[in-house]
Amino acid sequence: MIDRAAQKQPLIRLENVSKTYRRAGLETLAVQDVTFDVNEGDLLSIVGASGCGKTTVLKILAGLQQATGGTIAFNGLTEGRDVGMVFQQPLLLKWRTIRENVLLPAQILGLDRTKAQARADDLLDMVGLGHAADRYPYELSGGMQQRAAIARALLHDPKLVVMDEPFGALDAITREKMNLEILRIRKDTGKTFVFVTHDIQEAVFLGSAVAVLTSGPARMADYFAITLPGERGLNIKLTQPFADYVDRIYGLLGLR
Ligand SMILES: Nc1ncnc2c1ncn2[C@@H]1O[C@H](COP(=O)(O)OP(=O)(O)OP(=O)(O)O)[C@@H](O)[C@H]1O
Repeated sequence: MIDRAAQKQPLIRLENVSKTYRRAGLETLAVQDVTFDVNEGDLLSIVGASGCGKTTVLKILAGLQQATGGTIAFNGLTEGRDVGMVFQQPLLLKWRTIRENVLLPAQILGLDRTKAQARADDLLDMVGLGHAADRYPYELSGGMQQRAAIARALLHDPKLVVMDEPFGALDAITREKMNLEILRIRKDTGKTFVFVTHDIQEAVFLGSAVAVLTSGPARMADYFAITLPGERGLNIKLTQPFADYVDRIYGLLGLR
C-alpha cells in the first residue's frame, strides 16, 4: 500500500468512499471503502472484474456522481470543467467531421473558436489524425475513432483525463498500439490520467500506480505504485518485474 502521508497534496483524495444507488425502493451498494489518491502527473489504473464498480468510482472522480459515504477532496480542480472523458465507445457525432467532433467541448464550454481550432489541429496531429481532420467518423477505423475521442477529451486542456475501458472494443493488436499511444500522449502532455480497465496486463503496462478493486460491492484490495525499470515498450511485458506485478494482482483478485 502506498504511504499516503508521505505524498504531497494529491489532485484528488478519496477516503472510505462508498456509493449506494437507490431506485424504485431498491438499493444497490456499488462501491464500499475505496481509499486512494490521484497524484498530479500519475496514470492511475483502476482494475477489477466487470460490474465491480469501476465506472462508479470514475464517475465520482469526474464529479458526475455524488458519493453516498466517505470523503472526496478535489485540490485545485474544478469538477467537470477540468476533466476530460474517454469512454468505451468513441461516441462521435456521425454528421460532423473529425475536426468538428474534436471541437465539440469548445462549443459546449463557450471557448474562443479561433484558438480552439488551432488547438484541435495540434491535437489531431498529436494523435496521428492530422490527415483525417476533414473526414467523417464512418470513414475511420475503430482505433482512429478512439484517437479522435482522446483528442476531443484534451481540447479544453483539462487537468485530469479519465478513461473508461477505452480500448475494450478494439482488436488485440490495435489495443497494443493504443497503449503505446497513451504512454506517448502522457509524456507529451504531462497530464494526469485515470484509466479503468479489466485487463490486468494493460493496467500494469500503463500505470504509475494501480488501485485493485474486488467485486460485489467494489472494495479496494490494494493500491500501490508501479515502478518498472527503463523506458516502457511492449517488450517490458516479457520481464520478471512486470510478471511480478501481474501475479500480485492475480493474487489480490483470487485468480491463483
Ligand atoms: N445508475 C445506476 N442505478 C442502479 N445501479 C447501478 C447504476 N449504475 C451502476 N449500478 C450498479 O452498480 C454496480 C457497479 O456498476 P459499475 O458500472 O460501476 O461497474 P463496472 O465495474 O464499471 O462494470 P463494467 O466493467 O461491466 O463496466 C453494478 O451492480 C451495477 O448494476
